[in-house]
Amino acid sequence: MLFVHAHPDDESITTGGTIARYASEGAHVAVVTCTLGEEGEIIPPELDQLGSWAGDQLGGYRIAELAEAGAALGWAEHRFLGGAGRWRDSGMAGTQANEHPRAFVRGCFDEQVGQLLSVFEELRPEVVVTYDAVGGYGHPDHIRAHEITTAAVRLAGGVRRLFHTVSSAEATARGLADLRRDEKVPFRVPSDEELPVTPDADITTRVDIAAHRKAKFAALRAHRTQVTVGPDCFALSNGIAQPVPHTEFFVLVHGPSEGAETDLLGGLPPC
Ligand SMILES: CC(=O)N[C@H]1[C@@H](O[C@@H]2[C@H](O)[C@H](O)[C@@H](O)[C@H](O)[C@H]2O)O[C@H](CO)[C@@H](O)[C@@H]1O
Ligand SMILES: [Zn+2]
Repeated sequence: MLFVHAHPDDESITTGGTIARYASEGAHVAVVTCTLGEEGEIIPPELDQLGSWAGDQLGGYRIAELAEAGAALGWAEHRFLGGAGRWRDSGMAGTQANEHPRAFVRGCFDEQVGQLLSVFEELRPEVVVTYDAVGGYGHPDHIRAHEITTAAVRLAGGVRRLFHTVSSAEATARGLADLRRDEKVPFRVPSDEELPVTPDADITTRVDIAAHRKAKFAALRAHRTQVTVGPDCFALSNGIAQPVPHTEFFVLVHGPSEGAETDLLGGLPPC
């Protein structure tokens, strides 16, 4: 199984429970991260000078955060697309960082697809997971990760299923309602409409990760420059509470659907 993500933290935020579950069940799980997250904001004030506005050392620091998260989730392999530092975090849409000469979104599309195909040839994934066409919430690096992964799966031929990681509208609304009742939540709890979600009618696959939430929270804590963990929730540097459902949600976009209702590998005959 191969998870293709844009920044160090995305793998834990969107698919951390699924990675931990399949790794614990003996699947060979690998993660590709396309950038080092150099343009991220920084939560702990004592680390502020690592930022791109100062020492520009955040990318290197996030490599260590990612390694810690990987140890918590138990993946077998990790690769940076094109090698660590090849593609730079492009920053949020419309920021100056989009123009950086190494910005991921400015990179040669065919070169990036070729680099991902090299990982496919090395690891030969049966199942690939990435973002949907809007990158979950519109980040340009997420959209580019979706685009190169879609192209690579089409060209590679050997991938049996491709899924998009999504957030369930119903699970998010239930989770936010629970957080509104918890006075210990140290973050602003958003309205249901503020978080990007997918209608549950569009979701094809629901992976139970209840037994792996502890590992997911450990991985979220590892990304300390980007994530603060609260009681049964977390927040990014924007201080907006996000629930952590006991399920992670996916939309199957390539491959046989039979058996995929609760298992990314379900119903796939042995190779
Ligand atoms: C989860 C994710 O994709 N994080 C990205 C994102 O970070 C957000 C960004 O800094 C935004 O301005 C903040 O309000 C928000 O709280 C952050 O999560 O974009 C960063 C820059 O491209 C990236 O490094 C980070 O991994
Ligand atoms: Zn991201």
